[in-house]
Amino acid sequence: MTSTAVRVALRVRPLAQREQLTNCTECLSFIPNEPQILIGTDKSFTYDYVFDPNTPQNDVYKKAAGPLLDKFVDGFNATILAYGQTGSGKTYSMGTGLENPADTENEGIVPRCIIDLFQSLEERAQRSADFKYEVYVSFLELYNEELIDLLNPHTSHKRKNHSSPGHNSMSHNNNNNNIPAAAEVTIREDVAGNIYWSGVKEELCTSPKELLGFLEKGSLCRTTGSTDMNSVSSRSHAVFSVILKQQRPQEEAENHDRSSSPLGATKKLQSLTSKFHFVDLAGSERLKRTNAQGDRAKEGIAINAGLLALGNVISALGDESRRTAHSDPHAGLCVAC
Ligand SMILES: Nc1ncnc2c1ncn2[C@@H]1O[C@H](COP(=O)(O)OP(=O)(O)OP(=O)(O)O)[C@@H](O)[C@H]1O
Repeated sequence: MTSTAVRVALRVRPLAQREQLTNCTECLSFIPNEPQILIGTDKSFTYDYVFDPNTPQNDVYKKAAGPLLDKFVDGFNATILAYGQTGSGKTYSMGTGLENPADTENEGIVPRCIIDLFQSLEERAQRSADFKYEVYVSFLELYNEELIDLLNPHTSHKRKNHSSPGHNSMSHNNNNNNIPAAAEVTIREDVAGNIYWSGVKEELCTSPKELLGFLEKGSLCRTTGSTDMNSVSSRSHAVFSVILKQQRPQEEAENHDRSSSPLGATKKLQSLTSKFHFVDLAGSERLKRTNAQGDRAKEGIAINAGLLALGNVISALGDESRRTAHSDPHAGLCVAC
């Protein structure tokens, strides 16, 4: 793991057609081989990675997300957050937008991670008969301060009927009157200070195809709406979580940590659970610029409140003096678009 808990990648998207037609011009310049950008001539900003508008999806994945996947398979928790203004390319970068599933060249971070995850697990299973694994998935949406389980038709149905006029019409289903009440999704803290959620469906997946199917199913249920800045704007924060339960020989775990193994050691098995959270945040927005009114404006206020709280958490994680309270092995990356 690198020495910092949070790393930041900046990705700049190409100008959209609408921006080109209104004569918008690039105001950023890039310094070759340096993770730096310049605004105008005098203001420079440095990040852990910078990706210019010509950077292909695969490069973003390999450089920014690939190392986290390796850590995840080693048993560490990892999170990737996509943060940025509405319309800046968060959903595109994460690959949760289902633009064209056949267009593999343009697929984003999540589908690429899923494919490489299973490949890496298969390789480990072939190397050692003692290596066993199970992969689970959950998909949550935080919409207007309410948690919705996107893989549970009961909770997503309840929300659809009560509070989401901007809901993606593709997922609309009018014929669910007999669906029984579902468990509420809640976030709790245990006595040890660990945060966990309850009432969330975790589905077992045995192949990338199955896992991608859940990504597609949940993405179809996500709340989207049209604003002046993005015709298909995500109006919620979405958390796609992959949970890896593995049993592996202790020696292998020690080899990873210390690159050495005592000769003749008896094989002990170690059980580990790690989680990889992929978070596609709703866009930070100025209500004036998105021209949001009514429900869109209410959503915008909830979105900004959530992002403000998240900003406080990230500053706490980045502050060495406050980080000691968080002892979980955790690697994080924030892709700011
Ligand atoms: N790097 C890129 N290359 C090409 N097209 C891009 C890129 N990034 C984004 N786009 C396009 O820009 C548009 C807006 O992107 P996207 O929907 O991902 O934004 P967003 O940040 O998720 O917005 P919101 O917060 O409103 O949901 C989409 O049509 C997307 O295909």
